[in-house]
Order: sequence, then C-alpha cells, then structure tokens
Amino acid sequence: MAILKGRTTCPAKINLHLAVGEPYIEKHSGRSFHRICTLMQGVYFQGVRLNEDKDQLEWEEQGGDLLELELSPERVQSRDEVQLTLEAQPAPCPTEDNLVCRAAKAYVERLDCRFWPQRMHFSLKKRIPQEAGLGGGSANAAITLKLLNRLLPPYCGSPALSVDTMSELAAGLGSDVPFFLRDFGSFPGSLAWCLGRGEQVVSLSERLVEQWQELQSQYRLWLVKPRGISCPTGEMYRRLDSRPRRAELDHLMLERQLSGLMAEGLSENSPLVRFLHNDFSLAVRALAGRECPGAGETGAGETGDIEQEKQTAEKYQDFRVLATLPQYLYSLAASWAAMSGSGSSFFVWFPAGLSQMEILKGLTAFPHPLEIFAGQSCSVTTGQYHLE
Ligand SMILES: C[C@@](CO)(OP(=O)(O)O)[C@H](O)COP(=O)(O)OP(=O)(O)OC[C@H]1O[C@@H](n2ccc(N)nc2=O)[C@H](O)[C@@H]1O
Ligand SMILES: Nc1ncnc2c1ncn2[C@@H]1O[C@H](COP(=O)(O)OP(=O)(O)O)[C@@H](O)[C@H]1O
Repeated sequence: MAILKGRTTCPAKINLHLAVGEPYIEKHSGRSFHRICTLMQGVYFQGVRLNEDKDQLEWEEQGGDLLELELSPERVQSRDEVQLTLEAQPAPCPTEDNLVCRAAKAYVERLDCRFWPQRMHFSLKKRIPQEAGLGGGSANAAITLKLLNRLLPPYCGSPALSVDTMSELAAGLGSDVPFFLRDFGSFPGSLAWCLGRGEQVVSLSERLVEQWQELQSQYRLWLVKPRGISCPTGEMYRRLDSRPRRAELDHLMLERQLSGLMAEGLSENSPLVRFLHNDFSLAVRALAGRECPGAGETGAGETGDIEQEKQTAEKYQDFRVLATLPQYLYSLAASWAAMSGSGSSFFVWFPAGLSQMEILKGLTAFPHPLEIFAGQSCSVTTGQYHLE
C-alpha cells in the first residue's frame, strides 16, 4: 500500500455576539465552565502589510493553518504500537499538549480496527494568531478529527466514526471544537449559535443567514491583533466573574430580534451593532477604565510580589490598548469593530468601496503595532484529501 496523505486548511472563527452567564460545574468532568450564547462565523484570512518604499500592499497566502497527515504503509496490530508524531511550526506548546496530538489520541482510542498504520505523522503550519479569540487550536483539533475519519477507516477497513461520536470527542477536546466539526454544506460562510459551554452548535434560520450574507457583501472584513498581547481564555473567564452581569442566553429570543435589525446596515450606532455585543470587551473596558487596578481585580493575586505587580501593570496597559482600539477603528470609518471571543483580536468591517491602501495606512498608524489580516467568511467544511 502507498503512503496515504491528507492535507487541509484550518479556518478561524469570530464571535459576532458573545453573552456569558454564570459559572457552573460540569457533572461528568467536574470542570468549571460558564454558560454562553454566542454567534460564531468561520473565517479565512490573509496577512497583509504595507511596503512603504514601493507604496504597495504585500499579501501573504490566503487561508488559515495548514495541516497534513501521513499514514505509513507498514502496519501494526495494536493501537498502542502506533507512533504518533507532530511537527508544528511555530510550536504553540509542547507536542503532547498540542490539540492535534490530543485529538489524534482521542480518535485512535475510539476507532475499532484490526490493524493500524505503524506511523502517523502530522505537520502543522500555524498562521492563525494564538490566544487571540480566533479559535485556531480548536480548529486544528476538529480538522484533525475530520482528516482521521476520512483517511483511517478506509486504510483499516473499518467503519468511520458516527457524527455523534465525533461530536462527543470534539466537545471533550474543547468547547469551541464542535463548531469547526459542523458540516455547513455548501453555505459559503459557516454561521451558527453555540450554546451550553459553547459545545452545542445550533443552526440559524436560513432566512437570517441569507440576510446576513447579503448585508456582509456590502462590506470588507479585516482582522487585527495587537502585537504581543494575548488573552488566555480561562483567565479571561475568571476576570468576568468579579463583575456583576445579566446575560441573555436565549438564542431564539435574540434571533427573533436580529432579523429586523439588519435592515439599517452596519455603522457604529446602527441598531444591529448596538445590539450585538461581547461580554469580554465590556469587562476589558471596565478594567482599563480604572485609574489603578488592585492586584485582586487583575487576577494576579495579592502577594506583594514585585515581579507579579510588574506583570499586573503590564496587563493593565494591554487592556488599555484593547479598550481604545475600537474607537480608533471607528475613526478610520469602520462600519463595525468588535473584539472576538476572549480577545485579543478584533474583527472590523469597512465599507466595500473604501480604498484598501487607505485602510492599511490607517491601521498601521495605531500607536500600538497591529498584526493585520484581510478576512473572508468561509465554510469550515472545506478540505482536500488525496492519495500519494
Ligand atoms: C471564549 C471563547 C468564545 O468562543 O473562545 P476563545 O476566546 O477562547 O477563542 C470560547 O468560549 C472558549 O472555548 P475554548 O477555547 O474551546 O475553551 P475550553 O478549552 O473549553 O476551556 C478553557 C477554559 O476556559 C473556561 N471556559 C471555557 C468555556 C466556557 N463556556 N466557560 C469557561 O469558563 C474554563 O475555565 C476552561 O478551563
Ligand atoms: N494546535 C494548537 N494551536 C494553538 N494553540 C494550541 C494548539 N494546541 C494547544 N494549544 C494551546 O491552546 C491555547 C489557546 O489556543 P488558541 O486556539 O490559539 O486560543 P484562542 O481560543 O484564544 O483563539 C494556547 O495557549 C496553546 O497553549
């Protein structure tokens, strides 16, 4: 048998709306989560920068993270003998913690096979910024599951895992992972409600999806990430708990209101932009607005440790950048600018007719350096698989 290879691109996501409820303990895992109601959209993007000498835009390749899987022709009898390797560039964390390896292990545990490939090698080229609220690690995990379910069962002559088992595996790997597993068919831009802790993916009405597609086509999507500022998800959820909140988690109620709000388009004060919000950015604004945050409020603890206090002060500076960025983006004629997930990146829609060069020049002039990407809504279902 020849080496079996599969290659695919992992998209990112943005949260168009993100309401966070109270924390709770999940019964079967004993872990603490928050109930949420979020509207997620799949996106591809393309790095872009300004070449000042030539006064030109320079574009990187379009897409997201690139993931490849190679199955060796040599076989072994037991799953314990399978050699799983990963080459990740740049490596976001130790190999065994990488969601690609964790997803592959979880998948191999579940599949019932009489023989296995001796070697399973993944290579991952990371392009999605990390700890940026773009779900890159979650996308990697979901796409790993999909790749394996496409390649391994025919290799081993066993039936593929069912949609339900795949969803269960995905939810075990992370709350955002099931969204990237979802089959959105030919719809050119995955859009769904994610409920519970985020693992319950619920479709929107077809009419609303069409309305949003129509509206979106009048604008151009950009993504920006303040360089060097990242927001670890768990820490950001903990920060929210210190603030009193009332979150509306009923997606049907939200959906009923959304349709009517789309008619007036996107602008800083349009009904749609005022209605959709992200509880994390409210928390960021509240923290950044304080004169001098106490260590307890910033999550650093009250140890009197000088190093820790320094880190706390730096974090406070980061929040100021995140809190001031939307207003700056609106001053560049953005139609909608908002933080994605728990931060630190922002999605920005500009009117489609606006010059890309002018937008880029404006973004480049923000006092804190930004990583800048041109975005595009995409289906999270894409992928190419081939035999070599
Ligand atoms: C905030 C969101 C919004 O889409 O995205 P990111 O900003 O991370 O991209 C998600 O809820 C992130 O989901 P995900 O990144 O999969 O988180 P998980 O791995 O499941 O959990 C990481 C940690 O975040 C906290 N967590 C996560 C989800 C949730 N609903 N409540 C939580 O309290 C828990 O402390 C958990 O230990
Ligand atoms: N393949 C992966 N890509 C990115 N991060 C990963 C991956 N595997 C594990 N991680 C861990 O997950 C954490 C958050 O991942 P990421 O998806 O970048 O954040 P976010 O959900 O905020 O967009 C990282 O800090 C990293 O340690």
